[in-house]
Amino acid sequence: MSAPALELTGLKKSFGKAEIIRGIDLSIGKAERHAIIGPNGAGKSTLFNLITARFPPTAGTVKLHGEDLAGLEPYQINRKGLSRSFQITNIFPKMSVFENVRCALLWAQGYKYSFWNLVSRSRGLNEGADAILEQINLLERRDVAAGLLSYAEQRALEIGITIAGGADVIMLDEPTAGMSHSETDYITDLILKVTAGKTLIMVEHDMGVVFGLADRISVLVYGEIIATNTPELVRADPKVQEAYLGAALEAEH
Ligand SMILES: Nc1ncnc2c1ncn2[C@@H]1O[C@H](COP(=O)(O)OP(=O)(O)OP(=O)(O)O)[C@@H](O)[C@H]1O
Repeated sequence: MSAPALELTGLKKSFGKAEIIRGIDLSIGKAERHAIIGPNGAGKSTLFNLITARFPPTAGTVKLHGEDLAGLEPYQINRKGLSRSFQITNIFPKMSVFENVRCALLWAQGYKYSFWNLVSRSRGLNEGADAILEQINLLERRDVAAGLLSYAEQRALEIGITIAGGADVIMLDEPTAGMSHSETDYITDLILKVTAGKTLIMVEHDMGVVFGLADRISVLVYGEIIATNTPELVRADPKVQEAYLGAALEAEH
């Protein structure tokens, strides 16, 4: 049997005396869509930062396709096929939409920015950028400065940048934060489309999005996973209801 896409074992993180991630074991299969939910301050962003090596763990291991990532830099992990977005939109606002995606492609291929002029003529790269713009429905906006896009379009561009390198494990941190209902539906459909056949790991507060997208959900409370299961079973779990979901679902109505 092949290794899971991502496997966390005994993962812990302390900041000073505060233990924020308190021993996480989690296995996420290839092409699974997995949502991580939980109250504010539960440690979801910290967990993302541990997986992508922005923070070193205090204990435990992170394996990508069976390979231990200990000691690797974030960019090295990125080149092994794990790519993440951030809560805050992370685009270059003065560059065009097209240049933002092309830049992400360049980065994924390991070029230096000083090679810019040389590679600007590279047809493959330009075609690759256009193909991504088409996937994220921004082809018609390709020459607009990214900072002039609407908020939802900027988040779509962020998703395009995240998938540009061809990673097969995609991590999205609150992709629908701050969106209206219609924008949320739009981005949810987009995520479904661009992550087809890939592994998706997503932190999200909108329960409509979580229950619409996820194959499985993990509930993180005070640095521990209290349940990992299908949406139906997580929803019905009294522990989850008590610790989080009751309040979260109520907040939506
Ligand atoms: N670099 C850091 N140094 C010290 N404490 C930190 C650091 N990063 C996070 N924390 C603490 O870790 C806890 C978990 O924060 P984290 O941002 O991971 O939670 P979260 O579940 O993502 O919350 P939210 O849903 O509000 O984004 C918080 O108490 C936070 O103050």
